[in-house]
Amino acid sequence: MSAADSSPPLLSVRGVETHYGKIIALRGVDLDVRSGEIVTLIGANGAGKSTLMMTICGNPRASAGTILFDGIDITRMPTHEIMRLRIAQSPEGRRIFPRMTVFENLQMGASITDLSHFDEDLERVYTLFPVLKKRSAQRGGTLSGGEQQMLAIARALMSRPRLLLLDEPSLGLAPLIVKQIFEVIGELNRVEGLTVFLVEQNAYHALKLAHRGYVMVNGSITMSGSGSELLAREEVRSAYLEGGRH
Ligand SMILES: Nc1ncnc2c1ncn2[C@@H]1O[C@H](COP(=O)(O)OP(=O)(O)OP(=O)(O)O)[C@@H](O)[C@H]1O
Repeated sequence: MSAADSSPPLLSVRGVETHYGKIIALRGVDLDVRSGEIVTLIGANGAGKSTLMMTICGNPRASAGTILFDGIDITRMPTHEIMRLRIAQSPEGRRIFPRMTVFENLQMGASITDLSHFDEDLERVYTLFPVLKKRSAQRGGTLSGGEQQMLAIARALMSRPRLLLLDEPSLGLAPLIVKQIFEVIGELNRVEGLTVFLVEQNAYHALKLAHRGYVMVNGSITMSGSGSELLAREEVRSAYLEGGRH
């Protein structure tokens, strides 16, 4: 057991339920992310992965349970206050601003209250994703899918997050681009100790990258373990690693 295992979790989700009207999307979810970890949540389409990520960000709100971030109860906090705690989200479908340039998109990600390290942070994301520097004056909407994903992650990084939430960064991208993006996430974690919560349908890459993983089925966590343990489990292999996905 490493030192990180005994420290209190940075993010602690306990008994969380979320509803969309009468539909119950999350059913008593328990999950932890410790500082310095990459934790992944895998599951099929519609399992509730995005709902959990959005519930952490306060929209939709949990109808039961508790979410603590660094010991602070954020369960009923408005989203903008949660973001102020430096939780940054790169949502599913990227959602960059298509009419703004790459540079303007990155500006939108930076803290509006403290611009003292803007230049340094910009240089950092341009070093991580050199293609964004090349395209800095280009409109976001004209970028390729992979470049838009890089921009979405880079924009989230501009706020110097203590926790980075990534929703399906591999969605619709060519395997080579997925590999490149996952390498950058791994490097950010190794070199800077960035804490990452990664939601993915691409279970192979996610479990390879993550220290720990959780499996979600129909709004409930059904399995958890280290990335390598889950990758080795027959139930995971047969349900989520069907031929060709990796
Ligand atoms: N805005 C909404 N209104 C009503 N039901 C919703 C809404 N968003 C999601 N759901 C339902 O909640 C359940 C969980 O959806 P969610 O998008 O969280 O799953 P997911 O695991 O992220 O799937 P995907 O990988 O397809 O995004 C599904 O049954 C979905 O139909």
